[in-house]
Amino acid sequence: MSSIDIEKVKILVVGDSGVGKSSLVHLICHGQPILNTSYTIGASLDVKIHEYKEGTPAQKTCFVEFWDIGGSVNHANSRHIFYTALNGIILVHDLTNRKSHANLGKWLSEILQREQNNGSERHRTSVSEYDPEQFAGHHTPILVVGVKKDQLDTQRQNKLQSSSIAEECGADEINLNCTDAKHLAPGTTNAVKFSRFFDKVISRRCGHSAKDGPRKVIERRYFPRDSMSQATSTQERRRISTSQNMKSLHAD
Ligand SMILES: Nc1nc2c(ncn2[C@@H]2O[C@H](COP(=O)(O)OP(=O)(O)OP(=O)(O)O)[C@@H](O)[C@H]2O)c(=O)[nH]1
Ligand SMILES: [Mg+2]
Repeated sequence: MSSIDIEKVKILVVGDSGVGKSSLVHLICHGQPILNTSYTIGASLDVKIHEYKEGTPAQKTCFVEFWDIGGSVNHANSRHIFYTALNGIILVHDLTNRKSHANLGKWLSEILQREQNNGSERHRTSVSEYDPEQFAGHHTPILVVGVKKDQLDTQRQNKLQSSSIAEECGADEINLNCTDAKHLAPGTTNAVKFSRFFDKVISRRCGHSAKDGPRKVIERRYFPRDSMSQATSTQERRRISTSQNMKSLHAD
């Protein structure tokens, strides 16, 4: 079977353990809330088919890969292996947990350090506080997502302030409830914001194609003969082999 020439982009989804990253990714990719969640071991991969610039002459079908990174501190020293060749970042925090928002700076810093060290393990240092200067000149599109909005009372929902890290990075921001499909139904403000973010990620990637190398095509792994596609359940499809490599770490 020949490969099909479809653009793909890689988006990292990061944030503290339990904030709701896997719930968010499932809602984005499948349009419905996930029924059972468990701690993500290593990373999970899910894919959404996205119509880039839908309704315009530039419209084209693209694959958006979501690399959902397990937030457990047990993986802090090894998860950097997933921070390569990324095109966008979604920072996820729990609106009922301020610390999870404060920690987004550390997550961003961890990713930027890895990128700036050009993937070198040798230069990797422990995660430091996010320094806005570190982000200067960085072009990776970022989206800040606050989840568990349903757990705030109406007064707190109405008083939600802009995320400070979103302001510092010039990132868009979305607050929603991942347990309710209505929050991401087609045509809603949230759905439009996500769609614009994906368009931005794809535009940015295409704009840098000369630097990134030849245009990527979707690999065989997305087609039926591939082992991932042969997986029967949604859970199996979501889990990638990298998870297996990190099971021992999680058990520690
Ligand atoms: N009420 C409510 N619960 C949510 C929401 N989003 C996630 N949850 C719940 O939060 C818990 C943790 O969600 P996960 O998606 O597994 O969290 P995670 O960020 O992937 O966690 P790790 O894999 O450990 O990094 C689950 O019980 C979800 O059902 C939301 O918007 N509202
Ligand atoms: Mg998870």
